[in-house]
Amino acid sequence: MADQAGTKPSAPSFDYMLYEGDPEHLRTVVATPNQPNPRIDPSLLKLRHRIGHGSFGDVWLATHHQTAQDYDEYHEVALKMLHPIKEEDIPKFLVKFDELFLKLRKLQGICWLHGVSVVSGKTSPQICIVMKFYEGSVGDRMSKLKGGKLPLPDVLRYGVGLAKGIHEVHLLDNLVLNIKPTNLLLDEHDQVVLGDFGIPFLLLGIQLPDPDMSLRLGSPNYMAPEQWEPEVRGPVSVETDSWGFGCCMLEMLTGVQPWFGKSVGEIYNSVVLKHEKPQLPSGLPPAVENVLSGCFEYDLRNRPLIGDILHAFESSRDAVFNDGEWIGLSSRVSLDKTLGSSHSTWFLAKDHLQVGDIVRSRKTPSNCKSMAVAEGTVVGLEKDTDRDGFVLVRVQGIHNPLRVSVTTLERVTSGLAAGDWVHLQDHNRNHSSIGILHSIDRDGCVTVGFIGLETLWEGHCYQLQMADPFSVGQFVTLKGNVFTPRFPWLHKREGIWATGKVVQILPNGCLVVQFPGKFALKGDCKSFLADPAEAEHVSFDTCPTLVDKYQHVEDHHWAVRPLMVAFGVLAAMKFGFIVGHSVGARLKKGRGSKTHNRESGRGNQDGKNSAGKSKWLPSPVANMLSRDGTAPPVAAR
Ligand SMILES: Nc1ncnc2c1ncn2[C@@H]1O[C@H](COP(=O)(O)OP(=O)(O)OP(=O)(O)O)[C@@H](O)[C@H]1O
Repeated sequence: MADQAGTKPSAPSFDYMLYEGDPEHLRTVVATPNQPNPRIDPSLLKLRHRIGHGSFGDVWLATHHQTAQDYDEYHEVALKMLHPIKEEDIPKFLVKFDELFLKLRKLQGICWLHGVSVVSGKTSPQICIVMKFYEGSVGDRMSKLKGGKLPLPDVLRYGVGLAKGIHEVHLLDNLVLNIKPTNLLLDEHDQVVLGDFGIPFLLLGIQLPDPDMSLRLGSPNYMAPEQWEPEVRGPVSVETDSWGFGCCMLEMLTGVQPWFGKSVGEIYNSVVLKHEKPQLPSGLPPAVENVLSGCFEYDLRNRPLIGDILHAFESSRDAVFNDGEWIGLSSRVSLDKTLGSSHSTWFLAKDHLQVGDIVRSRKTPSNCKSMAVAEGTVVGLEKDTDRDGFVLVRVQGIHNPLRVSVTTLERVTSGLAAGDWVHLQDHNRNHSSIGILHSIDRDGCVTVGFIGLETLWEGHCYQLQMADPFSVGQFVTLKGNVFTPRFPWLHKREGIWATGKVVQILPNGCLVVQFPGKFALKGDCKSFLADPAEAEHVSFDTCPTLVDKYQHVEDHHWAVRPLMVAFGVLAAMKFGFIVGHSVGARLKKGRGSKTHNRESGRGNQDGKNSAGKSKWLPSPVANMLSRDGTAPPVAAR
């Protein structure tokens, strides 16, 4: 679309002025003859009209003027003008962009990038990403169709293209985080290219002007649970894009945007707090249905990787269709959570065992006490160690190797396995010191999720130690030496932290806690968060005194205390009644044998045994009464 003309462009006539500050960063990038310079002089850009307005900025149709030796070129470009960020943050963004620029230009599935520019906006300088102008997007195509949904073969074809594009971005250690039909641009061959190569990811760590935007990184309808508050509920990782992919496919299949008609707050409630998932349509090829339902797993570790998605879409794309409808057998596929544990098959498929690996039985609620394989070495692979494979494990003390399903084993490297709780000695104060190990390579390189970090921490296993694990159902409180906790927490009484029950553990180790010991109105079951580094486990064994043990009973249910009070009052009343009655009877006894006989005849009904002792009273008190015939002072009262 390059226009060639011999004339110089006229002065820009749009809302935005050229950035005259000529900041340091614009001068630091010098293009070498073979390497194109990512920076575009803003005077070479001319805005024509605005195409659209998105969460991260506006997209303009613009002209990019390039001067060659003997002629000038005018390229029609799309210019994404990001919302203003602080001037001092602009170089940070540009450095990240520069690192990616040349690599992104080599990718097939990403829109062609011309470069980046900084223009003077109305209030402050604004970053503009200059890219090739495409004629339309998948979103545009959908909006022109009746019902807004695409035929299944097209969805599968676009799905393959999108998965390839995301995969390419992931290979550059970048995340897209903003996958939606309007960002899937279509080239002249009707192939999908990603219009957003990961702008939210480049903005990570940069303070955004709108405080709401800093909490979430993406477009609300397409955002995974961890994307809303990555420092608290994160980390964002490659599987975060699997959720966005799932949302996008769902919209193409149904013509309806996920969570359509809901406000941002309502989407947050549904996705983050209530763990709701968008509904999948029926009649999909089984592999596609299986992979898409996996995309909506709450815990990102249980979601498929983009490679798994690509595999499912590619295999189904070539399947048999009749008028665009899948004609395979029943497509109901259950996303099996194996072993009754919280791990999906996608989780288990992320590690492949090899001969020589040290393994142990995977921890599940049912086998944490007696494990089949405490520790052993893989000595043989029975077949492909994919999901249903078996391996031969040599365990010390057992003569023959055991034949064990790979799904029940976890690989141990330097004493650590994915999912372990770990403690980082030298940690940045901004993040917790205790987190959850997400992966460990055979060479000891690890990734860990910590509260306070938006992405996975990367390091080496020698920096980590095993930490005491927390589990769902445990009771926890804050440590006594914590005065200003990371998250708000309830007090039991002045200076004493309340005890709550862990109802969920987030992938970064953040504990989601409820307080069954505190009365809450129906539907008002509020959850609190706790940093595992500030929390400690509470159980009857850890309660030192009898009073503490009783108080821990109260932590189990708010009704315990009123019941105990009611029971105490009733017991005291009964006690008073019996004692009073007994004293009265003894006084009457002295008045005559006739009366005495009548009274003693009713004795058993009043809770006394034949010896005249109260069944309700502890024997020393009853003995006291029977010996001297008077009630002790407390009973008399
Ligand atoms: N390179 C491009 N060529 C042609 N159209 C584009 C290009 N990039 C974006 N668009 C279109 O511009 C419109 C606005 O895009 P923009 O990305 O700002 O909005 P969005 O996708 O709704 O939100 P977000 O800012 O979250 O990406 C969309 O319809 C999109 O398809």
